[in-house]
Amino acid sequence: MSLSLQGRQLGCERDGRWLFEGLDIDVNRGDIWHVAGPNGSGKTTLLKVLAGQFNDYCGSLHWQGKPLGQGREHFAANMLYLGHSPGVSAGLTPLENLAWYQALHDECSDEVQREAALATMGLEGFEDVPVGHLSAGQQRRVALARLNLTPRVLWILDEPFTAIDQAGVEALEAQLVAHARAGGAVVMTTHHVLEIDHPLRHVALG
Ligand SMILES: Nc1ncnc2c1ncn2[C@@H]1O[C@H](COP(=O)(O)OP(=O)(O)OP(=O)(O)O)[C@@H](O)[C@H]1O
Repeated sequence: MSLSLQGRQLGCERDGRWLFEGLDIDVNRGDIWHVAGPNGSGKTTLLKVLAGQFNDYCGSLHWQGKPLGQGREHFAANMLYLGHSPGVSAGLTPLENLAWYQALHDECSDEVQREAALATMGLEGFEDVPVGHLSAGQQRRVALARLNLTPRVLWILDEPFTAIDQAGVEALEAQLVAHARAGGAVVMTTHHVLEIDHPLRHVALG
């Protein structure tokens, strides 16, 4: 399918301070956008705006040529947003977390697929361990397993590399490139220096 998320003249003011204003962005198939900037410059805020998670902004957002408000269901069915914190429940196991996430988003549940998604993230053997007993990097990997589970064309990822070890970083970089090459798109923030074999598009804040 085609893919077009268009932001025009986006602006967001917080506590009397403009984090960004007059910002234009066009996210299309094959794009990897890197939103960069110092702490507090508004990267998370911009990603939340783009993901339809935060509505207190100026400007316009269009998905597939229509105002986001008109195509919200279609957008939600085609976009995966992973926030700054892993967003996993400590009392549930990785498998239960994925099942809960799928139920919440009306996705078909399949235990075998969930196990495979966790295995791809290096979590084989940890499927039934409460997430609160896992390391920070492993908890992040549980969240990232959704990338393998939920086929969405647009990934909006806030600091996906946080707490991930070097091998995991390389695997995730390769996964982002593969997603873009397959016709998907990625918008992400990271303080990590990206080493990817794909053109990067940039938004610099602050
Ligand atoms: N819930 C909130 N209420 C009011 N102001 C907020 C809120 N969340 C963030 N802000 C303001 O927005 C600014 C930008 O926050 P944001 O999380 O978007 O920055 P960031 O660039 O992602 O930072 P970091 O690199 O530290 O993650 C903050 O400095 C803060 O002043």
